[in-house]
Amino acid sequence: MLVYLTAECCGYPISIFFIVVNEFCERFSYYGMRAVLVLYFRYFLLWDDDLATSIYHAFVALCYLTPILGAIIADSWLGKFKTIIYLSIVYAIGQVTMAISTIHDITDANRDGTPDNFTFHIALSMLGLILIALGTGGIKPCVAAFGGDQFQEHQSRQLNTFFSVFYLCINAGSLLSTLITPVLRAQECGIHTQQQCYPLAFGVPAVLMVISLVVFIAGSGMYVKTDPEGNIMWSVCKCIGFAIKNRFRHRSSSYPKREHWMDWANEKYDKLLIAQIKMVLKVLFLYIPLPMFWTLFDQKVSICHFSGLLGGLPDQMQTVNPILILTLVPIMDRLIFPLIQKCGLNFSPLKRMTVGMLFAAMAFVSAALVQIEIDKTLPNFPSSSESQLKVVNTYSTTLNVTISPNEHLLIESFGVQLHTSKHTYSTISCMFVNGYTADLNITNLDSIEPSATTNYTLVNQGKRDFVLRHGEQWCEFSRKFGFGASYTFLIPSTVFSDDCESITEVEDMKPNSVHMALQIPQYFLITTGEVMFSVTGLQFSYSQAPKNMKSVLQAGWLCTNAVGNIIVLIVAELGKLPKQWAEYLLFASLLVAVSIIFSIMAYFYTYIDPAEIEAQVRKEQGLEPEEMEKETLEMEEKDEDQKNEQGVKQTKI
Ligand SMILES: NCCC(=O)N[C@@H](Cc1c[nH]cn1)C(=O)O
Repeated sequence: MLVYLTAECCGYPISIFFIVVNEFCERFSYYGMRAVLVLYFRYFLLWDDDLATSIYHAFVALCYLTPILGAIIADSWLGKFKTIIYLSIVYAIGQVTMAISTIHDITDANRDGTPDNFTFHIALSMLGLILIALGTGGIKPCVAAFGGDQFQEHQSRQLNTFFSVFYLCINAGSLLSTLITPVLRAQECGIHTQQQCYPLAFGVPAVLMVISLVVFIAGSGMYVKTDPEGNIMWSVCKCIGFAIKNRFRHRSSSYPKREHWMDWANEKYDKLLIAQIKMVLKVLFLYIPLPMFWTLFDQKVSICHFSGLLGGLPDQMQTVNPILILTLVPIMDRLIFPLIQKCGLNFSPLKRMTVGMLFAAMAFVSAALVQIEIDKTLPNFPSSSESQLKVVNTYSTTLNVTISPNEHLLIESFGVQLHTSKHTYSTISCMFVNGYTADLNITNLDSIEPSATTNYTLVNQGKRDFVLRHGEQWCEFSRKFGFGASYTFLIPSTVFSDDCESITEVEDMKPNSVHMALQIPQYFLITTGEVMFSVTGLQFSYSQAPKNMKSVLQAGWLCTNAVGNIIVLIVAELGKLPKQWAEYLLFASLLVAVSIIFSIMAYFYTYIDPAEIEAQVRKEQGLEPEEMEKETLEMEEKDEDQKNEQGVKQTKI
């Protein structure tokens, strides 16, 4: 039995410091680049909105697919350490390529501020993005698993904390970069002409990626490095293939049943390999309902969307999630989970994940309740069998209008009756009705003819100034606007004689009266759910994987998120319910359904200690030498001692 020691600090291996910093820099680099990517497509490459968002989504989807590749390279060929180094180099080259593609001066021969050769910039940036997708996805499962590898058997508590800190770093990196890179872009820079500074916005992520690589290499001497045991994924595929074939050959009932279908590979394959495959398959089976969870979870975007109306800007809302994560992760890890444990409850990983799902469901219920409150403040919109009419009276006295034989409207002078325009809740709109005898010019609006109206125009919240102009005559007026409101301004013929005093304001839709604070519970609920689910999922995927397939199972975990996100992209436009609150309740019930299915599957899952099972299988094999002869293929050249050594080969500091 070999015992290895690693440099430690406070019970933690020092090497994980480098891994955690590496993850922070890498996430900063990735999310920072992503934050300005659509802006770059729209305003630098001058693509239209559709193309820009399509390419953006294609890039994100590609980033979700590459982890499998990275995991196979790591577990079957190069090992995690080398895979991380090589793919980080690819990643850094990609970021630098991307940054170079944003320098307009390279092809701006006529110095007009726009590139002359768009093909050059597009080709360079697409190459950059492909390299980035390969790098970011490829190293992702390896970094988490490599971090886990630094811990020893007895450090399982520290291992769990590591994954919490790891998740913390992901969110700290994404928070800082999504705040910083758009600001960098807004700067002006350039050699010949000053333009928005894309090279800086993409250059800083590129520098961070280089730092990430340097930090990772700096820790080289301290890491526990495990080499891959040959081409494990190929062996796994062959072994599964053989088991299926063999099972099929012996399908007649005269053959005795075997406990597990993988046992049909017993004739030809190593018992250890079969045991390891069983572990992985059990976990992957458990993951089947999870993409559905991620799909629903991702709908939180729409919860955030309508929150814009309650005082914050939608842009800033993006940062609420990482900020809450930064506070909730330590609270969970240090306070809530230890407290639950103190109470003698066994809050096992799969239970935590199920409860996390239920928290997400509660967030949607809370969103539905808030939405119902908001709906109360909105006027009734006509149903499909009704229509609405708006009549503006610019005559000097009250008028009686008959619509159908028995429907009458009384409209005061400069009064308005009804309106039909339905607008998004997070905006304020207004329109002008020109009761003046000639054309009018209003700031930021087209000129309006007499007795005409402008369209509803979006304005910003707060106090706004308008200037009315006709030839030499003008007057100025200002109004305060509240979120969610809609106004009509009636301009009388006397408008210039009394300096805009006589403009009548009609409130078509009340500003939002639902309090901002009502948003807070749902943010807390959804983020609590995310922390419980995501962090525990990371830990679980690591702890339940056999030593030689840790990256692969991490990739499997990331895959659940990937599939969920790809489903979101596909069904984005489908299944819109007429009532927003009904949609939230639908999501909540689907989440509850998924959590019930998951909890049933989890009930039948037995937690394992992969190292223990591996040791046990090896022991059994040692006792039954005749079994050994059957291992003809994969491990034939290695004797038992060598295998043990391979399994725990660690660098001593
Ligand atoms: N909180 C959102 C930022 C974040 O955690 N991203 C993770 C992936 C993820 C998305 N949803 C939950 N987990 C990452 O980048 O690895």
